[in-house]
Amino acid sequence: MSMASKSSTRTSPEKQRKLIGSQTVEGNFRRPAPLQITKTSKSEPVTPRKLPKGVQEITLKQVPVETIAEKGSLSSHQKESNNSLAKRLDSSLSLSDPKQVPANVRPAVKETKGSLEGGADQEKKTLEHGLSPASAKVSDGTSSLGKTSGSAKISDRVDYVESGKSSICRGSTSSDVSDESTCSSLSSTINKPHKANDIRWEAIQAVRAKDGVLGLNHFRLLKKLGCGDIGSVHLSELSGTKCYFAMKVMDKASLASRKKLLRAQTEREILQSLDHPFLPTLYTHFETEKFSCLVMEFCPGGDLHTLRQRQPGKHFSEQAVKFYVAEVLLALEYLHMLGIVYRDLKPENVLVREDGHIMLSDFDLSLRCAVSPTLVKSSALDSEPLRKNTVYCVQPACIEPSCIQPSCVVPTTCFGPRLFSSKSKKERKPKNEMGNQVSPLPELIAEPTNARSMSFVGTHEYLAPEIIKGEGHGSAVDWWTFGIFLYELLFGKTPFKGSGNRATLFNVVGQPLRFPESPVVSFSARDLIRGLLVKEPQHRLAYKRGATEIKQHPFFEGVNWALIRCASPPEIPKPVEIEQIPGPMASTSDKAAPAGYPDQNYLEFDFF
Ligand SMILES: Nc1ncnc2c1ncn2[C@@H]1O[C@H](COP(=O)(O)OP(=O)(O)OP(=O)(O)O)[C@@H](O)[C@H]1O
Repeated sequence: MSMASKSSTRTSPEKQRKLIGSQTVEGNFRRPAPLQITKTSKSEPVTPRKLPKGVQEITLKQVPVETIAEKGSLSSHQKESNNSLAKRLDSSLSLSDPKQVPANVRPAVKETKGSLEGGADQEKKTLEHGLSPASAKVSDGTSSLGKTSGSAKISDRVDYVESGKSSICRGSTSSDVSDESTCSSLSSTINKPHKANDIRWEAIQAVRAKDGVLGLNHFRLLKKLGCGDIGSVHLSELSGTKCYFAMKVMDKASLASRKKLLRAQTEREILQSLDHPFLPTLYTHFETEKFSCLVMEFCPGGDLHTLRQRQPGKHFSEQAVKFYVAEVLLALEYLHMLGIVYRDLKPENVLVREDGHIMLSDFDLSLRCAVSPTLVKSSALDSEPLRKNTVYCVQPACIEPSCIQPSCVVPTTCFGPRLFSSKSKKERKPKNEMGNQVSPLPELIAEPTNARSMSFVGTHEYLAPEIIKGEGHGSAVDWWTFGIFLYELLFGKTPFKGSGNRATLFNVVGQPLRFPESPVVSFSARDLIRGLLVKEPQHRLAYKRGATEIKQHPFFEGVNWALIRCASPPEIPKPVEIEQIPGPMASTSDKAAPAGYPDQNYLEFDFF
């Protein structure tokens, strides 16, 4: 099988511009005790809670919420706000030692999530059980990640998060060694119609049928693709099948000791719930005594940050940008429909698949909340109410408005009014009369507008002003980061970057948006960026109607949203023979040590 090589990993200095927390320092540095920042707010009372040992709590005075206009200087009132902001930033930045941060690193802030995380409903739910997520994380210190029944409180949280979708995978495991492949395989065609025909499911299922359970010993780890904060990712082959995966391996003891279990669990649960062409497929998850392993789709094309560095002038053409951001937009739209606020959009987290289409990765900073997608308009071409014989379903697996997979081409299982319209061919308007392809699509509002979090999370250059100001934030942060992302792909740099993290944060809050003179970028692109980079979230594009608003912007004119997955990507990764990759780096076994390796412990599943 031929695949393209990943040109660089996050470990290269150029790429490593992420993952230093101002509260929780990420990367190859000592980790100070996590700092939780809360503030008092009339609209969102903070329930007093007992903080875990080593966690400081800082209560800040309400920072006045001021709209800082894109143009114009700061008023004296705003200057006063800035003083409060300075104090807040100083306290949140004080834990990251700038001397320890290598140049070119664009780190993400990953504050330990407090009890306000997950929206008001989730907070209520957790408080009803007398356990905040933060304390759950601590109490879960020794439990296996695979256990969903180990703690009733944690199970409740899981049930809440996953309500509305099939709970076929919610089975409990009492052993420390669990294999969810049964679950994943059996439910794959039910829950993941987009990937139902993928031979990798069958390969996994065949191994499971033969050996009972699937484990680390069934895989050959060929190459380390990179390391994240909670695990390392390896290109792996399901032995003898020529089926390749990206396997994220997390050391459970390390997760527990570093209080990252909840974060790992969040990521796994989100991955399990996804079924979208631009989001990762989790084929299976299993645990060994030491490790928790996620078996995902492998993206051989590297990430957009690396790809951008290779472009002339280190920026993409506007046409290429339109393609990439359109696919990211669909992924974000789908996530919001599932009640997931992504919060960490940046080129590093957008991977390129073998076919050149994108895959948004890395969900451990995501916020989950309640959402109820509403169909506001069935079709612009068809203002009649929904037809009797057309049933629209909003199952997570089918929720994407542009779903066109064969498994979905039945009126009762998918959201596809254009495909199932009862109008005859003659009655339909020809394509060229449709103009922008957005208009005939149904309009679905899927903004989780109730989402609320006080966490200080994200990547400095990408942090939304409301996160920095500690006002509490919701799904609009994804539209801010979408604006920064668009800007960076077009201009080769982010708009508010300062000489250091502190300066960057001040710029985000107080500096007006400016565009460089070169490269020359269209008016519509700049107009879209202006709409997205409005400091006040309430006035930001997409605040109310989410992705639907953005899709209708002239920048996307001509984009065929329904068929973008079939469009030609700007670049297709160069294929390389997988056998040429030196390795395997290690064969894996739960029990027997492979030749040349003493035992499973040999595998260096480092985290920094
Ligand atoms: N499916 C995949 N295919 C190819 N490479 C991947 C895949 N998933 C992750 N990687 C690479 O592995 C590296 C580590 O990924 P991972 O998601 O664990 O960490 P991260 O993105 O740094 O985030 P975090 O620290 O939040 O976990 C990244 O450089 C990423 O590019």
